[in-house]
Amino acid sequence: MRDRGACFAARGFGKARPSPSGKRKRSPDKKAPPEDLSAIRILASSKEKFARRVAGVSGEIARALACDEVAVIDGVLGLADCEALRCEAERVHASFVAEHASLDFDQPGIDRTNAELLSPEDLRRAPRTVAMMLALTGLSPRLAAERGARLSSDASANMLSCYLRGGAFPVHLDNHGGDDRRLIGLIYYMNPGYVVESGGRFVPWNGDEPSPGIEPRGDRLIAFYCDRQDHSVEEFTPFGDYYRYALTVWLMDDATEALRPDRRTRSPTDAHRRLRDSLATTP
Ligand SMILES: O=C(O)CCC(=O)C(=O)O
Ligand SMILES: [Fe+2]
Repeated sequence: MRDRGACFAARGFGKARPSPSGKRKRSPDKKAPPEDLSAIRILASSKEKFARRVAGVSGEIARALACDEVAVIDGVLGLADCEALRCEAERVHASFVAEHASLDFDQPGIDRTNAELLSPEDLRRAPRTVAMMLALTGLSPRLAAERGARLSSDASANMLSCYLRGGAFPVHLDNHGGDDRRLIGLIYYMNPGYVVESGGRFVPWNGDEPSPGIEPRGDRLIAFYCDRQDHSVEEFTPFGDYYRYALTVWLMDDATEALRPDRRTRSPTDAHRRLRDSLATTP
């Protein structure tokens, strides 16, 4: 099994504490940049690099979307960057677990996924993830041409998800209708150690028929019209605690009205629960 400790050990975050004497103590890492500055540096350099790589595959995405197919692109950033993104996702997940100590993460069930929308604070704990989110959002102008729509450059519709043992997502359409402006879903998978036995494939549906599933392999990007393409996630069975991580960015129609505040929820978890409850009450 992979050694996850390396990811956590590489974190290096934390505030300097004053010495008990009140005097400023010389510490060996005195020259280390403040954490915000180092996060900004990582963000800036990663953003440029990721934007170049993502732009390089935009034609391939556009061609698949033009045929109303799910685009599947491998080797988007390279293994090293995919691994670094995974480390960040594991850190975000670890703090999510710590903040939700009352949740029982070992109980199997339909809602065994948790997800976080990235917020400005995540710049500090996940600068590469923010960079990738911005790089994917940067596809808006290129993909808007294909869709015949104006897409927003608003980067607020994003999600970092983690599927644990038994995690799954029944068939659904991401766009809920009403004032939901999401048109294109982009999902970048951060699972370089993925094994096929784990399942957890993304399954596009054609009417009532499932199409072959797409494995959530590391450094794979998929794209689809999220207001038209029904899809599900089949049950995930991790190898050890090698969970399934994905970064989702939704490109939205460029409407001028503000987003509803209640859009910023931990949506898949809530959606699963609602769906499960409604299934349970259906005779
Ligand atoms: O992670 C995936 O492969 C898809 C998840 C999904 O369908 C969703 O969050 O809406
Ligand atoms: Fe979805």
